[in-house]
Amino acid sequence: MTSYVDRAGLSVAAELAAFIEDSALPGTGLAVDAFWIGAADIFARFAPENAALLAKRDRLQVAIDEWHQARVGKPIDAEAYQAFLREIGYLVEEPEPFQINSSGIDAEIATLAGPQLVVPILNARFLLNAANARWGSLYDALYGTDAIPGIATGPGYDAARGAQVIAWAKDFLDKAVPLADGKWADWGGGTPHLADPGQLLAQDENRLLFRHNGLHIEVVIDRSHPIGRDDPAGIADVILESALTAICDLEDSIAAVDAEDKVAAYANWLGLMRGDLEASFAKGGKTLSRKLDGDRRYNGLNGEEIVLPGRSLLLVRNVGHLMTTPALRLPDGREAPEGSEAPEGILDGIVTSLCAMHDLKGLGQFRNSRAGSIYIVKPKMHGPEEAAVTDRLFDAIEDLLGLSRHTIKVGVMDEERRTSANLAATIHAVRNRLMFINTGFLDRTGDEIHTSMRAGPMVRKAEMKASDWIAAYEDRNVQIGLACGLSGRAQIGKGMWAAPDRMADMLAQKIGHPMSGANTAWVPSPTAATLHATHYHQVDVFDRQKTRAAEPIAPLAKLLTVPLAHGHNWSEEEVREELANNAQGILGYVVRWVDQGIGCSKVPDIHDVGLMEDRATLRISSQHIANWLLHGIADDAQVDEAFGTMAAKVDAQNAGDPAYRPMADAGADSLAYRAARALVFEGIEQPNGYTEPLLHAFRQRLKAELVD
Ligand SMILES: CC(=O)SCCNC(=O)CCNC(=O)[C@H](O)C(C)(C)COP(=O)(O)OP(=O)(O)OC[C@H]1O[C@@H](n2cnc3c(N)ncnc32)[C@H](O)[C@@H]1OP(=O)(O)O
Ligand SMILES: O=CC(=O)O
Ligand SMILES: [Mg+2]
Repeated sequence: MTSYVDRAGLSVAAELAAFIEDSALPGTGLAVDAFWIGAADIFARFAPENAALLAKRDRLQVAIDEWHQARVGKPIDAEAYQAFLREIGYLVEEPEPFQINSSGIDAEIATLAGPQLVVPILNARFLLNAANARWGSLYDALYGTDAIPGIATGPGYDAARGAQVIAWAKDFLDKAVPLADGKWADWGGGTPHLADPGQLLAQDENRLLFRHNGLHIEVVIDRSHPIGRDDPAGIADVILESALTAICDLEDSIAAVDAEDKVAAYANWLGLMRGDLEASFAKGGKTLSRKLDGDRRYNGLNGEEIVLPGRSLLLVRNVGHLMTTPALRLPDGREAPEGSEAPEGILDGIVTSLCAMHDLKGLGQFRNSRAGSIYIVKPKMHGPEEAAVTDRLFDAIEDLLGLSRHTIKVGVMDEERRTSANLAATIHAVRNRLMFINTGFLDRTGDEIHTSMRAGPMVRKAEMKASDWIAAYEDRNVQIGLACGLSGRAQIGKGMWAAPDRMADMLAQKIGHPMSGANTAWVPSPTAATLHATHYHQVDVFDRQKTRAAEPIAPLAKLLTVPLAHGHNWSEEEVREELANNAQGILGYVVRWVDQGIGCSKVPDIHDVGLMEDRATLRISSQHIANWLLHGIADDAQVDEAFGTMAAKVDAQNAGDPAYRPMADAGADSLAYRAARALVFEGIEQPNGYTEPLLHAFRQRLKAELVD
């Protein structure tokens, strides 16, 4: 049972109060009492506003449901549909042309182009790895993945694989930092004569440092190293500047359902902001420990020392407006009875900003933001009104913490349909603090299904990516972002590569992101970051942005096209396969979430491809089955059969995990299995198709049972 303490009328979980008072506030110059009085004032002002935003989402959804229900079976009249969306306030007026006005944004976001890594904040081992993923070994990334054909065979170093890797990496150098004459493969050492001598920034007997498209490349020379020994120039590795930025995620990749979880998450963020986070873990029979890497220092050719950041610039993703948390309960209010849980997004905003003050004040060993900003990624906002509330909330947090206006920057996830459809107005609402827009296409796909749930059956999940709406969504995000002046000031970002083991496919496909004019795109791991970094050497993003800025903006009508499966006649086998694939993903993810509190997992699909699953991918799979159930493509029995068969399969996949609780024979005794079913069978009633209300409820029950 959580015990609560009173702070300025708020009931604060004792462990949260202790964290704030003993760890987060000391050093910031803020007094405990003043902090709680200010925080209570923020909750009093913003909790009702937050509730009103959610009520509006529900009203709009009811209206949209009724509109479609009144026209079941008829083609959607695009003009009438758009007029209706305007009438109900789903579509709002476009602002007059404008340019964003954010300032004090670090170069990694404003003027450089490179990968963005996302990492679950509750996993300190991964978190530190992500922060250190600013630099990554290209040799390692190529050797240990399918990036180039073949695989390494062991034990020990596979020289044939190594030769492939070295050839690939030197070919990469030929393109990124070409020699004036000849190829890197033939280079025998000394000072390289580059086609562009200005690319060489530093050289000593162990390292060469180059810069290309703003990104650094370090060539490691070590003739005593097993690889360098056999290399004509002694090259032992090629280190790429990789994850320029990393998002520490409090949202869809974690399971944080109570004060204990929230405090663990906040403590990890504070540890990063103070630079003293450490993790110990067992790997390969040894206990390893990990901490943050220092900066990298080189003796520049011009005689000056070059100091390059050793760590990714860290951003933090708060939760959105939907969820509440039992970590803090509110006093009696007009909309909410006494003891109501506080809106979690407000708590995240206050606490993550407070923790970041340790960085702003230079209290730790490292600097995160050299420009003196706090970077909060705000997910799942629905349109300009919701963004405007976030903007005012951040004003209020700045006032509480004594920060100058717009110290807190916001990254807007363009991942709900109402945001995409009103993107310019949404950007306008946060124009003074915007640091990115990003196409979170996974949530966006879930919202696409849920919003038009009643319009008819949707295309199969794999076909979504080829739909008109998604092409318009990706195009408009870049085009509108450029029209609003983001180039050189803020990021235009693209979505996650959700197949962490498919690096060859990623190398082939994800170059499309910089080509589209996006100056960053999400990757799931440090290895993927290093490989994706090579794309930013192949494409000059800022040049691409100039081209794309001249394009007309893709039409709103195309964005609003609903991905209905017109004239579908799927065979029984196709329906079975679709259900099985979705059910496998749902169960494989939910069982670890509910039973073990793991919020992001690699789960095999029915073709045995390991896919990154998080709450957004769960939203798609659960809403997709719910849609097919609603429209009679499948019935309850077929869905239950898919769940039953797949539970056995997921049990087998997890047989090696001692903490795993099998589902197939447990049936209703497995809370995870029940959660998975509920996500589908109660999917239509879930607000905007979100998965967190049910996930939280089931995880809380499981935690309560563990205590009993
Ligand atoms: C729609 C959205 O919102 S997307 C955003 C949310 N998604 C994410 O944040 C994805 C983050 N990625 C992950 O959590 C993981 O990569 C997973 C779950 C997909 C796969 O995890 P695993 O199966 O454990 O990965 P795998 O075994 O291949 O690799 C583990 C190693 O890679 C590292 N690693 C993997 N992912 C990350 C990451 N995101 N950040 C830092 N390090 C990572 C681990 O530290 C570990 O190395 P170590 O042993 O030296 O510590
Ligand atoms: O948050 C990212 C997404 O795709 O959803
Ligand atoms: Mg998302």
